[in-house]
Amino acid sequence: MRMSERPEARIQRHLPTADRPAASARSGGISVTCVRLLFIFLSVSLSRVAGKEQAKFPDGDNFDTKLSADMAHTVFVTGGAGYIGSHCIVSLLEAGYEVVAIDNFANSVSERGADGLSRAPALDRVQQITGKELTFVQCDLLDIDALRNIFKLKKIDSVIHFAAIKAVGESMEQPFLYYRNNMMGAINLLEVMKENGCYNLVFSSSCTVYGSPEFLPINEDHPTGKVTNVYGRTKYFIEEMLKDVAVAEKQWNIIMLRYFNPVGAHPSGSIGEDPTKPFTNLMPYIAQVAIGSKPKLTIFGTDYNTEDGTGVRDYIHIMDLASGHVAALKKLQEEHLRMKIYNLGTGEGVSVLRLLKTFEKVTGTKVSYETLERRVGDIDAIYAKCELAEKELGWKSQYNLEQMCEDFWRWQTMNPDGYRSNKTITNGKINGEGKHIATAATNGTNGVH
Ligand SMILES: CC(=O)N[C@H]1[C@@H](OP(=O)(O)OP(=O)(O)OC[C@H]2O[C@@H](n3ccc(=O)[nH]c3=O)[C@H](O)[C@@H]2O)O[C@H](CO)[C@H](O)[C@@H]1O
Repeated sequence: MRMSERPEARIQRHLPTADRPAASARSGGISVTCVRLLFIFLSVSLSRVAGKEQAKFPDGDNFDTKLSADMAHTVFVTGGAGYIGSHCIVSLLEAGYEVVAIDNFANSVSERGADGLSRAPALDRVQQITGKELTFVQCDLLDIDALRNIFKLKKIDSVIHFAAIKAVGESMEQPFLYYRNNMMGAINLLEVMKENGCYNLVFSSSCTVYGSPEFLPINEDHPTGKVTNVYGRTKYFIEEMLKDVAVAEKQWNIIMLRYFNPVGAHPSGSIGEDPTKPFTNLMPYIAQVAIGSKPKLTIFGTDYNTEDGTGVRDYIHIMDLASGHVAALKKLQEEHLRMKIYNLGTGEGVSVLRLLKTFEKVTGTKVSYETLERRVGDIDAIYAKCELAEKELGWKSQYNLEQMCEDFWRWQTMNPDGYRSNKTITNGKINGEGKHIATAATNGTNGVH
């Protein structure tokens, strides 16, 4: 869907395949959409009946943020059909949260359901993994009225904001598109949250805001702003805006998470990264070479000031990133922070060559490569200091580099065409060990609308 198209403000309830009522697009002359809206109204009324606990501002005022254990907590996830969003929703559902997700499919795969509505195959698979339901709405954050409608229909307790366009090269060619989409999207979201008295926000930021590191490992106090690309500047500007908002209005309760380099996939192999635009990130590129879709990898730069001359990054498993969001949400429920920032990484720097060799070893593949000069804008090395997240969120990364490669490869081999493949996948063999992974087939028409 194009960014400018008006989204269908129709709510799609995704159900796990096993529970899916067959061909029930209409019942008794009332469309399922209407039934669903009724359901949502009812659940809104019901959830408002339950009581809240009072949390306190640092200055002693009371403020309702903490929810009692028996009360469902609904999280609104923007960009929910994307790579990070979909994995995060798995962790949210598993942690017992209710999820309302939106996406405009600017950088995620959609498909047409049997009833003609667009749906997100990634989220169908999320429900298969978790056995839990979520609500999905195709919606663009630039359409503030559509956004308002969703908040009217469903009481939202917290928001995780992933939705953004993020191709670095494209952002340099079309800065206005990036500023309008990422900045305006965030502003609309904040406005609608405020109108509805929802002030809990987890914002998806990036280590890109640090620019070229002045020291390593990089902690949250490192200066920000010397960003070399437009995409990164949109993250930086939104961070600055959120800081200002949190200073001016004490109701806000915001955590910004600065991710390092997310890789890997859910261990089931049924969800993973499926970019709809040409990509340049290292791990997907290595996997494409390994599977034979690309002839060879180009290693950009072998003269960096690093252990083997190639660039060093902090790769973090996507499921660790997902659990970091759950930890952040729990923190917002327990405490009124106004605004806090945490790095999410492993703390370990890994060179391009080391990642390549580990990938080959784990997957039993050969990845051909050539070396070229440095890529413009790249830095020697960046890796995180994550002690703050460990101390204050109780979060620490769990997956190692081998697992990141193994899980990415499983997703890649089970889904050679990503979500666009309608095939039933039966073989998730890893490293020639005869280890078969549970199947995660989709038939392209999962769920009801
Ligand atoms: C400047 C830039 O683009 N930054 C984005 C990019 O960070 P990075 O540039 O850190 O991620 P990346 O995966 O593009 O590159 C990682 C490392 O691999 C090297 N490399 C990469 C691709 C390739 O074909 N050959 C090769 O040698 C690259 O020079 C770097 O040393 O991606 C991140 C998400 O993961 C964030 O979105 C960053 O904002």
